[in-house]
Amino acid sequence: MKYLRPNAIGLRGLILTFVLLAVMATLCNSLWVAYGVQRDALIHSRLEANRAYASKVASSIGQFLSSAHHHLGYSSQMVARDFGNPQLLKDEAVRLHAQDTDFNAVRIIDASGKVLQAYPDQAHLIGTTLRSDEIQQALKERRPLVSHAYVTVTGNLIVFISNPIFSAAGEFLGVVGASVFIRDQGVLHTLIGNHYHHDGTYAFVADDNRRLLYHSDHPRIGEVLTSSPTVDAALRGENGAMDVPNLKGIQMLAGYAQVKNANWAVVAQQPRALALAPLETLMRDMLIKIVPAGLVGLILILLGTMLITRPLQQLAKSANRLSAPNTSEELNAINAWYREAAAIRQALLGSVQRVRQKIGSLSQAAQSDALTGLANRRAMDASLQALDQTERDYAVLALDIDHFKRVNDTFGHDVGDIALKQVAAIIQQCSRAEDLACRAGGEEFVLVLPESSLEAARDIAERIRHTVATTEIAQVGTLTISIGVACRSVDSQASGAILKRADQRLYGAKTGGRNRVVADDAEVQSA
Ligand SMILES: Nc1nc2c(ncn2[C@@H]2O[C@H](COP(=O)(O)OP(=O)(O)OP(=O)(O)O)[C@@H](O)[C@H]2O)c(=O)[nH]1
Repeated sequence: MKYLRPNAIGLRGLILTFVLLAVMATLCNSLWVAYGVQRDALIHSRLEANRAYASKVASSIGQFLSSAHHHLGYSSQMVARDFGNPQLLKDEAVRLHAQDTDFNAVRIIDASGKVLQAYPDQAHLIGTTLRSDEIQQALKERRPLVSHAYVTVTGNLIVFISNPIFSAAGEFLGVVGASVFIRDQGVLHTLIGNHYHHDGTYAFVADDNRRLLYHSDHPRIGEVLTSSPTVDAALRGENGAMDVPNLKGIQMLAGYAQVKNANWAVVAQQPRALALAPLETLMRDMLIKIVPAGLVGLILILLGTMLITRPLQQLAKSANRLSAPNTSEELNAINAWYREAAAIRQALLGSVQRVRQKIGSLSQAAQSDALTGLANRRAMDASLQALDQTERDYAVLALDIDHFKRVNDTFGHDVGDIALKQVAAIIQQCSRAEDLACRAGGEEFVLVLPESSLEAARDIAERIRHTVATTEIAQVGTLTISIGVACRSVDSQASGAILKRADQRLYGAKTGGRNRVVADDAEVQSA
């Protein structure tokens, strides 16, 4: 048999442990999934926002360049009318500069690269020939052009926006161009700075040489980027977004777009860590909101566990006391509210029943005489002891079959047994339900008569004696019986003494001739 280990974990603990583990696992998984979904949503929305931001800036710059070309185109037409007229050229340069405040300087150059007009006044430039690649390209291509950024002889970082001048006959005369200073607070600063975001998002513009035309970190303007996937993608004409590390290895959520009429790249980006910063607050808020529901859930789990385990604990307790007299009542009082507990209770009630039947049959066997079925000596002693504990009056009959030895000797032991059973049956028949008939040993019997006076006991004894004497015993014929009677109220309080007195009177009946009842000592002497 295996005994219950004292430190064995209880069902309540087990259920709680498993439920809590399951809840924790579900909670962690939910938080992890929520974190992933929120993070992806944030990244996606930030990428989309930066793509839109880059497109918007690219579009603004494109509009500015279109407008600039429009203004330059008009001036080209004006100067083409009288290209040899210096005053006309000067007036147009002044007007153009005044018209477009984003133009830092206006140049009118002939087809050989010679400066015919420069405004604001830079007299030393007039008459000089400009040989920079950018000017040569403008003269060569003879179409509206935006140069990449370059450093002029005067040390300014500029882009040169130009428009060709054609005579009415279609002869190429030169170009009208405007320099836009890059480092100063010029047009790009206005266009991009206006869109500045305060969430760490910033934009930069690079030309087709990857030279920075604008950067929120102004000292970097003019720097040539060694590599940039976003700039390269924009220069290829793509418009999109990507999650990439920048030159310093910081992961960026970047949108990019191309300025179509200049092949410039606009990139708007935000450090990924900054974009995901709200996630921490979001998750904390989520956790805080989960806590009250979690506590309610925990209380429900505790209550549920108690409700489930309580009947089982009570059933286990009762199962240890199946033989106790009130176990059935205890079991019936248990609230076995669910099927399994009810089934266990039913099984235990059945066990209680069987244990009782077993104990009942065992105790009956232990208290009966196997031959006659009457109570045995032990049961008789127990009854007399019980009577000793009370004030109840009772009488005792000591009965002994006369000359029984002869029966055995004459008819055999088996016939003697039959005779014993028949006499026992007569004693039983002549007594009341509340009387206790016992086989005291051999052919001796005792009949205990509660609430009986000596006289009533004598009458019963006489009736038994008479019945035995007049009953035909199988194979034997008739038998007689001698009976001694004693009574508590007359003789003694103690059962031992009463029994002894009944025995003495039985002995008196024997010596007095047998087949008689003796109920007092006077009869003994007279017998
Ligand atoms: N068949 C049978 N005989 C028993 C049993 N128990 C005792 N006896 C017999 O009962 C007889 C009792 O004999 P005795 O004690 O001498 O008494 P008696 O012959 O009845 O004579 P008195 O009592 O003096 O009248 C013995 O022969 C026992 O063997 C039993 O269970 N069955």
